[in-house]
Amino acid sequence: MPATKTARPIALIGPMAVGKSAIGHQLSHQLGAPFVDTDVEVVANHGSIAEIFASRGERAFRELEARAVARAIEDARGSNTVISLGGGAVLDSGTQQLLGQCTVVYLECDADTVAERIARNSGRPLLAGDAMDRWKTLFATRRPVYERLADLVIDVRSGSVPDLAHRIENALRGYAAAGTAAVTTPAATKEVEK
Ligand SMILES: Nc1ncnc2c1ncn2[C@@H]1O[C@H](COP(=O)(O)OP(=O)(O)O)[C@@H](O)[C@H]1O
Ligand SMILES: O=C(O)C1=C[C@@H](OP(=O)(O)O)[C@@H](O)[C@H](O)C1
Ligand SMILES: [Mg+2]
Repeated sequence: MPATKTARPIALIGPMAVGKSAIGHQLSHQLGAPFVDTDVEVVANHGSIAEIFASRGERAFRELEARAVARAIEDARGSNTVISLGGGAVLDSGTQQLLGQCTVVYLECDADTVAERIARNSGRPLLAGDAMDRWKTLFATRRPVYERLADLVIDVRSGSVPDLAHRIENALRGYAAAGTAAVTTPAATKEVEK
């Protein structure tokens, strides 16, 4: 008897400014699936990330973030909901465990990919000061965690947001065909682009 395939949430992980939020949003449209950005959830419930860091510290932010991730994964059970995490969310051990219920897509890039994006957006408290230097340091320490948690690794160093979302969709279909994590959204009947 063939194994029953179950839809799983799709979690996007990777460093700051790699495109988790933008690509995740686009991917959810393509799949006809819901989208959750856990940073957006935290901000909606607790105010801006900069303010949380300033008034309550990073540790408090990580707790709020871990709760938002846990809720998103719980709500997404049995569906292909696309969940974009914040770059540091994977540091939480509970989150690492819960990601076992998801198809985890690691968006891989290098410093050149994000340099311009970081230069024009100073809203991330962990990049205060020399933003590029901070980004590189954080990426170096987090990279092994991203790699360990990933089911799929997608190189996003080139390509537009829609291009990359299509690339991820194709990779997800290949992954689903080879395993037990179904992609059961309306687009599932679409032929994989060659
Ligand atoms: N492949 C891409 N090409 C051009 N711009 C991109 C690409 N990916 C992301 N961006 C832009 O870079 C910025 C940061 O992307 P975002 O999705 O917020 O990253 P993350 O959520 O990983 O921090 C946004 O303005 C986004 O539109
Ligand atoms: O990497 C991090 O520690 C952070 C990444 C941010 O999300 P993005 O990765 O979506 O920018 C946001 O959660 C917060 O500023 C902290
Ligand atoms: Mg984001």
